[in-house]
Amino acid sequence: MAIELNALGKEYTAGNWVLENVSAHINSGEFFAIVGPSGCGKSTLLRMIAGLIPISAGELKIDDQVATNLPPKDRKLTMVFQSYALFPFLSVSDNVAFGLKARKFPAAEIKERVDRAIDLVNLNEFKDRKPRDLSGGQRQRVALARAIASDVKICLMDEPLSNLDAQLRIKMRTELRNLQRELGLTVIYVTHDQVEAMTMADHIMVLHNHAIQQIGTPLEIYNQPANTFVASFFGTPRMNLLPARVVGDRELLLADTLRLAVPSDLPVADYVVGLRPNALRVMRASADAANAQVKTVEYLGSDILLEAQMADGTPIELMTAAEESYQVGDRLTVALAGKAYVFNHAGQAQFIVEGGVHHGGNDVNTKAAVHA
Ligand SMILES: Nc1ncnc2c1ncn2[C@@H]1O[C@H](COP(=O)(O)OP(=O)(O)OP(=O)(O)O)[C@@H](O)[C@H]1O
Repeated sequence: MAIELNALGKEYTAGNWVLENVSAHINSGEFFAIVGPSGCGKSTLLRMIAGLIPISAGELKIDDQVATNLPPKDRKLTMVFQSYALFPFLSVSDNVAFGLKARKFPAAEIKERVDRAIDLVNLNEFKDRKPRDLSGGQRQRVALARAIASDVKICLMDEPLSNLDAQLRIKMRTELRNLQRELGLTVIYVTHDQVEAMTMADHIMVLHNHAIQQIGTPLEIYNQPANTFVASFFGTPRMNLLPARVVGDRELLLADTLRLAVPSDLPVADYVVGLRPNALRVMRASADAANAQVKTVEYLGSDILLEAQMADGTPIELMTAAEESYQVGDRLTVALAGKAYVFNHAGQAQFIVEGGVHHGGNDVNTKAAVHA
């Protein structure tokens, strides 16, 4: 049950393309997350795949069959919404059975499927309750059971956990993922939450500015972001993006303060260098040796998050072990101590510098030069 998106596009009103040229291959049995900020078109894409809104351009294939104009009921998929969409006057069992009854499955088969689905989501003791007598997490599980009970292998989910409190959301992530694996479901999962996508998905599609920014595994997205948008969207705390310019033969000067060795063939231009807070070392410094100053201090338990300002005024976030106390106004020396992601001035990944070795970021520009 693979799904193929070939240059899909959507215009709600003539000439206003909400999505353009969206192509992807979603493997059978995989958990595929669509992630991006509010309004980037995540739900639009999911609804086009479901057949709830027409596709304006491109072609959709489900299980090798062209499905671009197929009515929703013929697309062999189910959908779980953020709002659960349960019938308030029906019991849990009847909610789960509803679709099967509508499709005139034999009574014995309905019972078997409903019992199994309810068992899988651990709702046995709540079978006869009405949705209003359930917690948010339990309602979400009813919606899930309904998708499981149907015989289709593709499940589309639109922010299904966003109404749950933080603790339950984390628990449900694992439960959902386990169920998906156990049942061999192909899941397309929409979320604006980068952590949810990172922890659950086999592959992630990042949407922004009407288009795909990157598709990759969570590790690829985190370790080889294709551009500054993806780089700063994933990771907590966020990656710092510092303005940089070429100085001398083989050096970039970051925020007019830090020096980074680079390949000698780097064209003279403006760049942006991305540094995750854990790729920077922080030391307390005397006023004349300092290159940054603390603006805010946030204790995170074992770590301290410092918001600081580089000597040229560029803001920067730093992490340090909570062994030393810091105060607003403290002077610091900040030094490079990890991966540096070099982007061109348009924000496209150029290469990564790590321990003096440069390597390509995402095929964009592979400079496998070893710095002498
Ligand atoms: N029926 C519609 N007619 C016109 N424009 C629409 C319609 N539905 C959505 N849009 C616009 O399309 C864009 C994408 O909306 P969509 O709901 O797909 O975004 P989203 O990424 O799911 O956002 P969110 O995370 O806030 O739910 C938005 O700019 C929205 O205003």
